[in-house]
Amino acid sequence: MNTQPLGLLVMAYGTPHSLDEVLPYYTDIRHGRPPSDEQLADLIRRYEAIGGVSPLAEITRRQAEGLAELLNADGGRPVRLYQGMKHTTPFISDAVEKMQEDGITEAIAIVLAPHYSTMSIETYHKQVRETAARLGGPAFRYIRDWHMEPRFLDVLTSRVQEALARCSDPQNAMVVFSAHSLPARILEMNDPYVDQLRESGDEIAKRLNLPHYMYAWQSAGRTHEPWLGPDILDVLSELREQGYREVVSCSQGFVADHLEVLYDIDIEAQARARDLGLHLVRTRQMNDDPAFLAGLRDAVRRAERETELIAP
Ligand SMILES: CC1=C(CCC(=O)O)c2cc3nc(cc4[nH]c(cc5[nH]c(cc1n2)c(C)c5CCC(=O)O)c(CCC(=O)O)c4C)C(CCC(=O)O)=C3C
Ligand SMILES: [Fe+2]
Repeated sequence: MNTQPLGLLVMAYGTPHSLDEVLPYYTDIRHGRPPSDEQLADLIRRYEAIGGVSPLAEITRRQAEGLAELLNADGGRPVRLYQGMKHTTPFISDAVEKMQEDGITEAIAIVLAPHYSTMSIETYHKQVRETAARLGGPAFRYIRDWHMEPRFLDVLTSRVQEALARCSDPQNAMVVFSAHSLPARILEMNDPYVDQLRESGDEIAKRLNLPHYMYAWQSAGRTHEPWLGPDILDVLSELREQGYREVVSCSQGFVADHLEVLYDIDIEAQARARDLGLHLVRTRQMNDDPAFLAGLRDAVRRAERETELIAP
């Protein structure tokens, strides 16, 4: 057995550590083009509305450390943890550089988002591949997606069940599964994102025998090209017109409490629901729930057995 620790690269979107960092963060998201003053002010306003900074950095850290702890306790190959963010420090490239400096030769890469898209997960993997190629190491196994990981589905099922229990008439509530919208051109690219969201959502619906469920998109970018729809805000209006009084919102594309949940759902969608006279209940996010982290541990061990180790 290989006794050298396996490098565990846990990646996430990242969030500004303070309001001063919103400009460089937003510029990075926009591929180096700074936002207009108006766009910047609007994003700062949204961060201020959730308390000034997002809890995402702290939650990501607890998720990554909790996952490493589980892996180091399961009797399998010990891991050494490295964290890399897509849009803020420590960047993905910083983490891969550190692995190489530490003499890690074999590593595994996981992104804290369940569903694969060429416009999401693949962009993280590309940064890993490019940095490892530049440095000549380490070799990586890449976890593409983990939305069907059984223990993850167990937690998601219980989250929806728990939210339904908070409805006054669960049998007549609509469950809306949502994820971050992406530019609609992914539909012409054979991208699995939409199918994967349906695969995990349908599985939850089957397990709970849900009488009413559907899919919507949230947090679409503010650009001129078309994005995947329908938007969750429009869906709320339509559901009210169809006679629904209660909605469970399950942002299954995200695993932490962050801006897209705390602002886009808890503030923006809740305000729309209030205007419409709808009772909107959001499912709790995964955060650092040990049952969720056990699902990620299973995904890592599975990938160790089943995915190819790719030389730098
Ligand atoms: C697929 C996807 C995920 C899920 C998968 C994954 O996790 O990777 C995700 C997560 C997140 N997105 C986040 C934040 C933002 N995303 C933005 C903009 C964009 N996201 C996009 C995609 C995604 N984003 C896209 C295509 C854009 C348009 C710009 C572009 O074409 O590249 C903007 C700019 C302003 C705005 O549009 O609101 C912000 C502030 C935060 C952190 C929140 C916090 O700080 O708490 C998180 C977890
Ligand atoms: Fe985003």
